[in-house]
Amino acid sequence: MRSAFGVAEVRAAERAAMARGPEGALMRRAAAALAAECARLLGRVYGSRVTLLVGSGDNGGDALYAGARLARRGAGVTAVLLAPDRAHPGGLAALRAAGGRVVDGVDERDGRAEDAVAGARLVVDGIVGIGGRGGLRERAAHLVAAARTATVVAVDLPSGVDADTGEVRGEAVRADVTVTFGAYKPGLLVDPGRAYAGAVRLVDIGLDLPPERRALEALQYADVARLLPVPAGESDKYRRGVVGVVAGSARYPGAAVLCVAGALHGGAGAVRYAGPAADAVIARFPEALVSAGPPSKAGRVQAWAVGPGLGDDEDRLLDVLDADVPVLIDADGLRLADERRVRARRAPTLLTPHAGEAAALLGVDRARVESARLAAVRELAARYDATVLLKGSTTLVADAEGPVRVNPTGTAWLATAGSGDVLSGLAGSLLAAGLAARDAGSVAAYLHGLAARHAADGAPVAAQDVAEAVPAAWRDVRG
Ligand SMILES: NC(=O)C1=CN([C@@H]2O[C@H](COP(=O)(O)OP(=O)(O)OC[C@H]3O[C@@H](n4cnc5c(N)ncnc54)[C@H](O)[C@@H]3O)[C@@H](O)[C@H]2O)[C@@H](O)CC1
Ligand SMILES: Nc1ncnc2c1ncn2[C@@H]1O[C@H](COP(=O)(O)OP(=O)(O)O)[C@@H](O)[C@H]1O
Ligand SMILES: [K+]
Repeated sequence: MRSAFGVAEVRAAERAAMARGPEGALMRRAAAALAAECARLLGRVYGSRVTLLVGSGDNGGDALYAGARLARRGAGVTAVLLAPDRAHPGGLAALRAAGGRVVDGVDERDGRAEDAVAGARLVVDGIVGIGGRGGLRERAAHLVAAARTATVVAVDLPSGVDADTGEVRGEAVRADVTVTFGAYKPGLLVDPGRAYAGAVRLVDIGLDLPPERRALEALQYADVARLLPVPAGESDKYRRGVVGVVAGSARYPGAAVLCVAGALHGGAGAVRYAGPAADAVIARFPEALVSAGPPSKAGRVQAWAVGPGLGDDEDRLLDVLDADVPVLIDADGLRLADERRVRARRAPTLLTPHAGEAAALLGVDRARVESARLAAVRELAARYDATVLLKGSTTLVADAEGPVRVNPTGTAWLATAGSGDVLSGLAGSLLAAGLAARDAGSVAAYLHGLAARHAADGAPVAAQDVAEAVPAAWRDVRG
């Protein structure tokens, strides 16, 4: 499991580490690792031009000390100071002693700061780190924009990205690589911040972060492999779990077919379909058990997935919500589900909105959800007292409390009609197989993302292709 920690936890761990070790040790370690990464990116350090953008705090200090190391190895290093009176004194002295050049970044008259950035092969963003508030200020944004061809390395996190949330208010640095210290910060794993961070390299500087204080976690192969439901000797189709699918309508039979396609690959032993698209489902999937009547008359299931292509069929939704088994609600089901009715359920509920649906449930606009995904998913989970899987460029899974899961797989090729229906079936199937809502949602998102990468392989995919590639994703994880 990969974990990310918020600023308050990182600061507490820093204080404890500083009390244990000699003065300046943390910053020395941070700067050494940063310089090593810069050297790796440069290939040949001697003679290469490196420009440091240096703000007023310790983030700038890291950049200055790393710059001093590169200067000692023969790089031509220039520090551009964005707060000349407050730049880290020790770092500045070290850079000067190593032969680095210093220019005033605030002084706009002679264009020296712009030239230093434009002429660099590598630009190091030490403007702000975890102490940053809001987006880049105007002068900083202007200088950052002057780096047209340079490789950009962000120190700890790209300046302008909120470390705790990944929100970007205004301009931020777009890094090729981010060297982050002590722990991943949530903002490096959640869009939009994640998209600014480039490749993230975590450096151990000796911080001790208690796992139970993590703000975010991401499943990795081994975690998913452990959670996958695998049949044992005594298994039969009922013991493996039966998932019920309530999706599609006479008008949208395709949603039913795609949801069943996902469900057939999720690990349940059987898939029941109940609704008006029964003929379309059985024509495509003879292995499905279909009926056209209400869900409660369809036979026993261990979980329901309800909503894709449901239209306005509230009766079928209510029928499912009355069942005392886990229920996944997606798409039209989300629009029709009453908040109090969901809160009152005793069995687990998993909601799977995309940003537009989440926005409608929260009464805000879509852009607001996309710019602050963590806040949105937490708010929904608390309001509905349910598990919420928020889909999109970063898929998040939240319970009413505890760390949020972020899905590390996936690809923008998934943004194709019907792929969400496949995800619903897949997650419903995992619920029926006995996974907790949080695990079912995050394992489904993981497999779905991997399946899409398999299916896409650099070309557009259709939702059916994603469903068909789910077995390959299982094999990846189990292999
Ligand atoms: N404290 C420690 O022990 C360590 C800290 N490290 C570094 O220190 C950083 C945190 O240092 P600081 O707490 O000094 O904070 P930062 O250097 O992140 O920034 C704080 C300073 O930036 C200013 N500022 C805030 N928002 C701004 C904005 N939008 N535009 C311009 N200026 C803005 C503030 O007024 C303050 O002076 C970490 O991100 C990391 O890079 C590392 O050296 C590892 C050890
Ligand atoms: N930009 C993106 N990057 C990665 N995944 C995405 C992106 N956009 C959408 N997705 C994924 O594609 C799927 C689309 O689901 P959804 O929006 O419900 O579509 P539909 O209703 O057409 O099935 C979700 O799994 C979502 O996480
Ligand atoms: K930075």
